[in-house]
Amino acid sequence: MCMSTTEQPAFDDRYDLTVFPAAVDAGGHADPATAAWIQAEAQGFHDPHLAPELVDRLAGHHAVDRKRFTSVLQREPLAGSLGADAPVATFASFDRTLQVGGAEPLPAHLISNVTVRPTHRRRGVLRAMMTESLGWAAAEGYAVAALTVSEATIYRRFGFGPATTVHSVAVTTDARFRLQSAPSGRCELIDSRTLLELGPRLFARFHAVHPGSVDRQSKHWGRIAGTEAEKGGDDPAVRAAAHYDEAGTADGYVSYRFGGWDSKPHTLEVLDLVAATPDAYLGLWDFLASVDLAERVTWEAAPSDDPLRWALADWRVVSTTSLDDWLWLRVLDPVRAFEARGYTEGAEGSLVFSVADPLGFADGVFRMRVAGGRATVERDDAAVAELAVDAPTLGSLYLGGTDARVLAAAGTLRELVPGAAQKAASLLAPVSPVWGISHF
Ligand SMILES: CC(=O)SCCNC(=O)CCNC(=O)[C@H](O)C(C)(C)COP(=O)(O)OP(=O)(O)OC[C@H]1O[C@@H](n2cnc3c(N)ncnc32)[C@H](O)[C@@H]1OP(=O)(O)O
Repeated sequence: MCMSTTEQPAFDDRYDLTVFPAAVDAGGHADPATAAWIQAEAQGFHDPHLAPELVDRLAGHHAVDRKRFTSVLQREPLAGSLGADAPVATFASFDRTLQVGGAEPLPAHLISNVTVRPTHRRRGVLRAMMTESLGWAAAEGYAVAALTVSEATIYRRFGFGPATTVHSVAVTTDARFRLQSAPSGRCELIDSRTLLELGPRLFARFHAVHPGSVDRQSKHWGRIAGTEAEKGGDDPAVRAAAHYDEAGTADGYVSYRFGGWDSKPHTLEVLDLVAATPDAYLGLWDFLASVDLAERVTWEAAPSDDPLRWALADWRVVSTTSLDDWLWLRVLDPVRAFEARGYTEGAEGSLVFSVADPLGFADGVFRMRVAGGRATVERDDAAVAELAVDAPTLGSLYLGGTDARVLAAAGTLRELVPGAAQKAASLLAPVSPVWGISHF
């Protein structure tokens, strides 16, 4: 009979926690530790056993992304069970930039691929990997860590709060779909494979102007170009179109596939839609709506405050199927994080806020002075705070995508001086709407 998880020993010296770079050899083959990590991660997310060629391909992407892998290994596995070289847990982190509306995007410590084998869960394995990773990131000078989550109940305890949201939408594209005015430029079909080169270029333009955007992983481009499906091989169903501005320069693209003749109504599923300009965004929607033999378009990463609704003659053709948390942020260094972000030109004033952080990274009282689109921040534990938050709430507040007054109403932001939430909302207003479209 299996032991129940509560009878199992806690994370201790029965395990080794090892950290290593994802690596492939000169022939493009995953090194043994990387290959074992990839198979364990696949198991954690209920993927089938992966063929060696797919393991090598994934390893190549992880290596390009310079991922820092964590494996937790059992020192003495039971005879006949998976061996000592098969990780009981996986964890990855890597460096990407987060757009914060400041002079430069902010380097962020991204965390992904977290799995713990069911027979070793709830013994502190995730906690051990997470505290090691956050400690390493703080020591390396990262001001923020970020992740996207499988479940919304796990990461608050580690100081992460939801900071951006997206809408899953289903848009009716029959005769009711009509823009009030035509966007400039035009759309053309493109060979989806051109997105391997065009995609990163256009995404860089999107990334430059959207607070909340995170730079993408290497494997993303093959997926949306149809050259590398999730389970390996081509994805011949992928189609693509680009939007061109008046001068004939591509400034947006959409990658999509037909949902099949059994989809009712017949549906186009957007895999990725990246627009560098508002005209490109509306133009791509106009294109999607013009595709014959499909009466609906679905997309899982639409902005919560979607210009499409306002552009349409009939607002109701856009139906939100869910509002989803997307990017979760963890502030590791409030001084650097809040000095790095941008502030609206009109925002001016000071705010003293206190942060409670059981892990210690963001704990303290901070005085922020905002003027001319920038902030100076200092830690001053003797100062009298006007409002108090915990670390996850600070993560939710950081980009300005969550209104401080809403968090006050939720009880997670405590006003210590009346009006402090209103002041925070004004000072932290984002320079443009907060929206990211990268999942990792
Ligand atoms: C960023 C990403 O990669 S998101 C993907 C996350 N991975 C998955 O969902 C794959 C399936 N699940 C798993 O692999 C594991 O159950 C994990 C990774 C979620 C948890 O790993 P564990 O080693 O069991 O977590 P650990 O024992 O360290 O628990 C740490 C804390 O989180 C809590 N916790 C763990 N899992 C969950 C959960 N699913 N929901 C709520 N709380 C959880 C524990 O109760 C514990 O709380 P406490 O320390 O405050 O008392």
